[in-house]
Amino acid sequence: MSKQLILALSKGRILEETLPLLADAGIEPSEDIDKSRKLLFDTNLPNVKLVVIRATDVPTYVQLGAADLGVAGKDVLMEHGAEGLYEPLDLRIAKCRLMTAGIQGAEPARARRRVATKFVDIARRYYAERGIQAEVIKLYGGMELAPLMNLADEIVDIVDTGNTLRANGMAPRELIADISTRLVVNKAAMTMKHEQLKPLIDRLREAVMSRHGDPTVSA
Ligand SMILES: Nc1ncnc2c1ncn2[C@@H]1O[C@H](COP(=O)(O)OP(=O)(O)OP(=O)(O)O)[C@@H](O)[C@H]1O
Ligand SMILES: O=P(O)(O)OC[C@H]1O[C@H](OP(=O)(O)OP(=O)(O)O)[C@H](O)[C@@H]1O
Repeated sequence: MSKQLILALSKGRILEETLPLLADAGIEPSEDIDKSRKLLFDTNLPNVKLVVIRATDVPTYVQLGAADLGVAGKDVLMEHGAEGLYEPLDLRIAKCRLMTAGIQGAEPARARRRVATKFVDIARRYYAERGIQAEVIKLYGGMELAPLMNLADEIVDIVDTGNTLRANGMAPRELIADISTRLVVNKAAMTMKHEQLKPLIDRLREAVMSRHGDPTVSA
């Protein structure tokens, strides 16, 4: 019997963009994920099941082998760490930037900076590498409010259009990383289930290439 594969999908924004990409790759959930309260779904492929979980939980599921592969934002992967994970494919969806930002027109604090973010490890590394003293304050959302309320001098957050920053009188400062959504694979599964995983990864790679072209081939 063919070995089962579990693919962990990030709920929310990423899921909206992942489902059409999976469809392009010939992978369809057997019921409407948006209309269901279920978290585990069969697909049209008899050996592939989907789990739909919080974006921040995807690396944990894949790292510990509860899922064989997963779809997660590079921001989440950078924060979680890459131990036990291969990252074979950039799915080129949910593109955005991870940036520092502060109140429009204000200079970054010279002495110790108070930084609000949900990406605490990324922020600590970022400021430490630059020799900037930073007190990192963990928040779970609405980071743009923190400088306005005097909770922080600066934030580290996702920026796409910049509308959220502008709407709150803030401006981007430094780019930390360009972000997109990645396919990650459990390292042990890559060996133990290679025969099942390879065709699935190839299908997804072809779907990404047919949308964007192959950057290694085109000029
Ligand atoms: N404005 C944006 N534009 C494009 N991609 C984004 C944007 N905001 C977030 N992302 C990407 O989508 C991922 C998931 O974002 P989403 O807003 O759905 O979840 P979240 O609110 O961060 O997660 P949770 O609800 O689990 O806390 C992020 O990790 C990032 O990779
Ligand atoms: O530059 P923009 O296009 O305005 O996008 C950036 C916003 O998008 C994300 O928030 P999201 O909408 O996911 O809400 P959240 O704060 O609940 O994560 C992010 O945290 C920013 O607040």
